[in-house]
Amino acid sequence: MNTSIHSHSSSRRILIMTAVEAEREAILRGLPALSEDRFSVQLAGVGPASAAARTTAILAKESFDMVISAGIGGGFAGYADIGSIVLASQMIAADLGSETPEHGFISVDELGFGSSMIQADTVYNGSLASAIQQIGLAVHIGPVVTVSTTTGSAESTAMLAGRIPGASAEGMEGYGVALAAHYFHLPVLEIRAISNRVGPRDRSSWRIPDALQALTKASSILPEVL
Ligand SMILES: O=C(O)c1cccc(C(=O)CC[C@H]2O[C@@H](n3cnc4c(=O)[nH]cnc43)[C@H](O)[C@@H]2O)c1
Repeated sequence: MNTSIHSHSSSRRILIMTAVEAEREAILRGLPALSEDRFSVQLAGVGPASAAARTTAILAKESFDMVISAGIGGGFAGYADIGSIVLASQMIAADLGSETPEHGFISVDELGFGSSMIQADTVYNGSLASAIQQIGLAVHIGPVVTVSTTTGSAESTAMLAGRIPGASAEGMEGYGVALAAHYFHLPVLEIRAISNRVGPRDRSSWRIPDALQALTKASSILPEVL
């Protein structure tokens, strides 16, 4: 893919939201010094509600051209290995709906209460994926689910993967950040560096330093692509 379709001397201002400080620092380590005035990296807090509220508060005060939700995340088997990068094709609020005894989970879309899905910007996703691949990181574009409770059993993992074909990664902020961007009519992306496998919870198997390192590396190419 041709990354030169986007100017390398862009003046686009980009807001990057991370859940926690370690993720924020990983991104700041990767961003070249000269890009400081174009990129603002701020804390969203953990979970979609905090992410939506804090992103909205920032966008109401300051003008940006694009919003990115970024951080570590869980990877679905067969789609995203630990240390790789997932770019969201869609940010999906996977637990926004109703559980029913007859039909299991019913999304807000099926209930007629709006949409649980926000599209990421496809053009920038393509350019970013090419650039990330070129610096030696494995990268995959696919649906990223946002949950308020991390998935922690084989049963719920299988259920989620069944409900959302191609689900590639899981995080807790993407949909919240995306919803805020959507209300401000701004393009949005989600970048997840994979720290763990989505499945039965085993915190000792999380490879947070590897994921943060991948996040730093991926951040280094953001200014030239965006
Ligand atoms: O303990 C640390 O050093 C540390 C450093 C950086 C980040 C963390 C977090 O715990 C970040 C929480 C953040 O991570 C996302 N996440 C990661 N894996 C999953 C998952 O399997 N399912 C859902 N979310 C996941 C999530 O966005 C959290 O907000 C710790």
